[in-house]
Amino acid sequence: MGLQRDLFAPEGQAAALPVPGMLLIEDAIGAAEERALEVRIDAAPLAPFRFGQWRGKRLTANYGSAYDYRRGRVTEAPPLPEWIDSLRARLAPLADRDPHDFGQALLIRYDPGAGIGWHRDRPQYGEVLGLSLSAPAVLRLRRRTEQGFERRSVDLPPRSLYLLSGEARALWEHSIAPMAATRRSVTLRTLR
Ligand SMILES: O=C(O)CCC(=O)C(=O)O
Ligand SMILES: [Fe+2]
Repeated sequence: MGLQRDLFAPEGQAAALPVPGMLLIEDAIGAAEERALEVRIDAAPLAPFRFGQWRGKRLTANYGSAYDYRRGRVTEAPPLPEWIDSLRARLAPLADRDPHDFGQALLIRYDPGAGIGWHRDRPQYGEVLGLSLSAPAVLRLRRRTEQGFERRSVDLPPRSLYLLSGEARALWEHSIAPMAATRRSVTLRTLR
């Protein structure tokens, strides 16, 4: 992870990471706000992520728009609550983005043993802005090459914000290994 360390910007500033199009902003929010967000997330109508008959261990709630895996299309979801709207208004400018472009919000709680497998986000969504809370995690990235997979790992400390745009969004898959401690995340996405 030495490469990543060297590329870190001063606190609160965006650092470009080894995967083009990925930014990491450490300490995007403070510890008190993190605790308040944890309470909000735990109070949200979280339900196990479902893919047909398969139930994931992670708990999720969608706002603004959701993806219906059975029908294979974007569906309606409740509007963004006020607290997510104001969070979005604070986070997007840190990544030099317009808050109103991020029409979708996804809350996730990963209890111990839960993670997320290799994937690229649905093509109906554009850029991805993720706030990582509660426990350190490692975002793994990979992309297929002629010789096999090219791989990267990025540390996501609690309270860090990451952006997946460009190549990091379009060409690379990402995953998070099953967590040892509970992690929460807020993912904001633009709608294509
Ligand atoms: O929890 C995260 O930060 C990532 C979630 C994710 O990759 C997804 O829901 O597509
Ligand atoms: Fe994703």
